[in-house]
Amino acid sequence: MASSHFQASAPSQRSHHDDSHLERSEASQAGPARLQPGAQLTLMRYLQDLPDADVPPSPVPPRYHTGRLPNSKAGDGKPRLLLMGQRRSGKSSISSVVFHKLPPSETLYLETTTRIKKESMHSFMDFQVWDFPGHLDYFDPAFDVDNIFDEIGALIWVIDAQDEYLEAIMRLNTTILNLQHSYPNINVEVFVHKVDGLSEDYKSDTFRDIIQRVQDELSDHGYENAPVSFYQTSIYDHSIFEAFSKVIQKLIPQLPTLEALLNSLCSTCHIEKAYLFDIMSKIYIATDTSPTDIGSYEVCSDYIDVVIDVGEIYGWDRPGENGHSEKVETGNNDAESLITMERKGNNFLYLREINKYLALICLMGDDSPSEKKALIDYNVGVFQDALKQVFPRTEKEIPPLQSPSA
Ligand SMILES: Nc1nc2c(ncn2[C@@H]2O[C@H](COP(=O)(O)OP(=O)(O)OP(=O)(O)O)[C@@H](O)[C@H]2O)c(=O)[nH]1
Repeated sequence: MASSHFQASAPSQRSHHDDSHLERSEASQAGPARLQPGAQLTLMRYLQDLPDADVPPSPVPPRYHTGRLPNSKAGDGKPRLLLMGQRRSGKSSISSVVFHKLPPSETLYLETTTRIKKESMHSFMDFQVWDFPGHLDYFDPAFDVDNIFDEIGALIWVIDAQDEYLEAIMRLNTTILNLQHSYPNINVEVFVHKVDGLSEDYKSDTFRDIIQRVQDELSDHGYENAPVSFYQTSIYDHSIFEAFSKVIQKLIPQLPTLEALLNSLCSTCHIEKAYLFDIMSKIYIATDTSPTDIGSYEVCSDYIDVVIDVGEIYGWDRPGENGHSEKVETGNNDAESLITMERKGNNFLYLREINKYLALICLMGDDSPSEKKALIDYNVGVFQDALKQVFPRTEKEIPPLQSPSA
């Protein structure tokens, strides 16, 4: 498995779980009155403030999943993913490959980032990615620290595993310790990056060593339960997308609901594994709770590429009802559905476009979906309806199109 996830310790799971309940109940008290008609809400803000999605009990313990942005000020602004780390560790490459579909080999020609690069991403949820120059000292008094760390969704710290990493760890620890004072709930996601060039043994030794060093330093300072997760990543395989998926999932309040819906779909239709993908970024926003392996993610992710390619040739922009929003998703109304089945390796695949942004991909194992197509179609339709209740958007709440700002 190219990407793995590590949690600092069990007690922290508990405390964050409690937090999530607390935050959810705050959200439900807020009620729909917060959503003014016609207000320009982004889907993400809608997700954060949504009061009425049911949260069924889940057998899977939450992994630092707070369901709200750690520093959210009631959703005024898009969540930020901050990409930080040493020079040449691969921050701009990650952002370009995941969000701009740059072929990995072309990252060789990327220039060093000299100033903070801010980009807005518009997809099933809206968020910003801030790419920081490697040399920047964020805690220099000249910087407005609050402006940087307010409302962040996650701090992604990139460490080049092929390079000397002690200084990177030192800076990471300093950053975490500095943040613990003012922003103790920030999710820190450590990408042990460029693992493609390492042998299996060296890769796992390096990974373990980095985790150990960070943990030791934090516990020396009395922070046993800091919300820090670790992933092994590379832009040359699917691991970077998988890691981003897990980072993003922590920011989706309805994750337990989505997982429960996918679980029920899987058991009804004998589906081996189901993923709900954000089509453009190839990030999966939810999957059922059966064990995930990178292989099944890879197959589904490759299939998304096929859909994007075909969509570019034969796709069409769904017209908005107001006539001027060619590219605006018209709520969760019935989307153009694309149903395809294919035998790839030993698995049958079933794909259905749920709306403009999301696609459901199921690995059917050896069961051919064509034999029970009607059953699957029906149940996926039920799933699609349920999703409308989870994300009940209306036309009025759709934000206007904005061009990415640099
Ligand atoms: N082998 C390998 N090389 C990578 C990977 N990701 C990035 N690189 C290479 O690392 C080099 C530096 O990448 P950048 O994205 O420019 O690094 P950066 O962190 O943005 O650097 P600064 O802008 O100076 O802060 C480039 O030559 C990339 O091709 C990876 O996963 N594997």
